Amino acid sequence: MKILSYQDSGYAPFVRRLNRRALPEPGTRDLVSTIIAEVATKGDEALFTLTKRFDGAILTAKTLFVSDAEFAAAEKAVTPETKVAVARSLKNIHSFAKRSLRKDWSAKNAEGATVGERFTPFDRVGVYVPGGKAPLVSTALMTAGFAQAAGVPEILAATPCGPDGSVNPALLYALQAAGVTEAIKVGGAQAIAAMALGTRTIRPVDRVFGPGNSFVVEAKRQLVGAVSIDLLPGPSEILILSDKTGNAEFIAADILAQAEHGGDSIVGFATDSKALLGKVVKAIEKQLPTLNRSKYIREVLKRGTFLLHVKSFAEGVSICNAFAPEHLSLITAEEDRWLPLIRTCGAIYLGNDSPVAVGDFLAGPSHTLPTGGSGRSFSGIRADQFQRRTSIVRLDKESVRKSLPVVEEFSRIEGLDAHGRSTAIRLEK
Ligand SMILES: NC(=O)c1ccc[n+]([C@@H]2O[C@H](COP(=O)([O-])OP(=O)(O)OC[C@H]3O[C@@H](n4cnc5c(N)ncnc54)[C@H](O)[C@@H]3O)[C@@H](O)[C@H]2O)c1
Ligand SMILES: [Zn+2]
Repeated sequence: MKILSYQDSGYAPFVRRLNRRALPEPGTRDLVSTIIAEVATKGDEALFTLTKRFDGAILTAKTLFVSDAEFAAAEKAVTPETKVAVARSLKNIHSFAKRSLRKDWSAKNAEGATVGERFTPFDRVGVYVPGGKAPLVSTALMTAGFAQAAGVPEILAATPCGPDGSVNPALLYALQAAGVTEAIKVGGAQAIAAMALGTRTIRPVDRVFGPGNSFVVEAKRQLVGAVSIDLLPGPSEILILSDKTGNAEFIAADILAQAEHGGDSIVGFATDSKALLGKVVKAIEKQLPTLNRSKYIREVLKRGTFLLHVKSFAEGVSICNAFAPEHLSLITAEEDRWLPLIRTCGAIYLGNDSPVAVGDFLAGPSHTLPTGGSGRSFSGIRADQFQRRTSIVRLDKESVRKSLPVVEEFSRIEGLDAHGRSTAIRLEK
């Protein structure tokens, strides 16, 4: 863990580096563009070769898609408790999603023309569900569950298989529960390319959703144009910003829970209370040995964790806005004062009693959130991202007459006289 106080000499340069821009590593960028080119030219064959190389599994045309029999077996294999957990999470996701779905509307403009918007679900979307380090059952719900709420008729899922070619049954069950209509057992950049470009056996989708490791995120970035995407949700992050009212045991537990994601996860803690910082360090040391994934956790604590003693809470807020964390946990006695000043986070968890884990699994908003600083320009998955928007315009003689002078003026400025004519002709006898 990197522990720094505002009085230390390394503090200022460290804090400056927290003001990030989400840009790919050149090595990742080049590897991903090679992978995309392979899938574009060799299709299914490329998927088989890359899956063998990166996941150690042998796939064939027969085993590329999850079969009906595999889905049925998964449904039998999962426990009633798993089914209840999936159902309870989906219930919250659907009611949250319904509130952000866009509804058709129409109104009159200043000239009396009818203008409006129409929203229809995408015909076919792709959702990526990571599976490298853990079977992210909740991510199946936090992506496909929103597509389901929006009424998307075709949902193609992609998730990596294990070396034996199998996918975790609870994950398969969740995919089904969230309305997935087809699933391929492919992970990484190659899965994104397959969904975006299509192959002989895989029909391409209109938009690609879902989180993943740096290869997955970079593939989404490179394939914009062939498809649209939701956001760039990469390795998970948290920043905990607390004044002296923070509970050290709870904060330590959230730090460890975040570190448990492993890999390139980032954990930050900033406080203006030196006493709290000390207590949190002690609590981490006390809690860590009791956890199962301590190997992953130690890695993240060593490489991706920083604990800051900031000069003031205001400085903590400005660090937070610059860092744009995926998750912010905000603990302060003056919430009304500070909350409105925080603008760039994917999701904000308020107070001592709001564990991020509840948001990960069932609170309702999607846990698929922007990372790596991309929260400045992207927000998390929402149901309305699964809707295509079309605008509608209808005029009558009266609104044509009122619009004509403005059309004629623009036609003159832009040198497009046929435009003016096409409008004036409506008023001729
Ligand atoms: N931001 C969010 O909302 C959010 C939500 C859930 C998960 N996540 C993140 O998703 C990530 C999941 O990562 P993961 O690795 O466990 O699963 P993953 O499914 O994203 O990646 C595994 C795949 O990557 C490919 N791969 C592995 N090593 C490679 C290499 N050296 N070169 C090219 N391709 C390679 C393999 O094909 C493999 O199937 C985690 O970082 C997690 O934090 C983020
Ligand atoms: Zn988490």
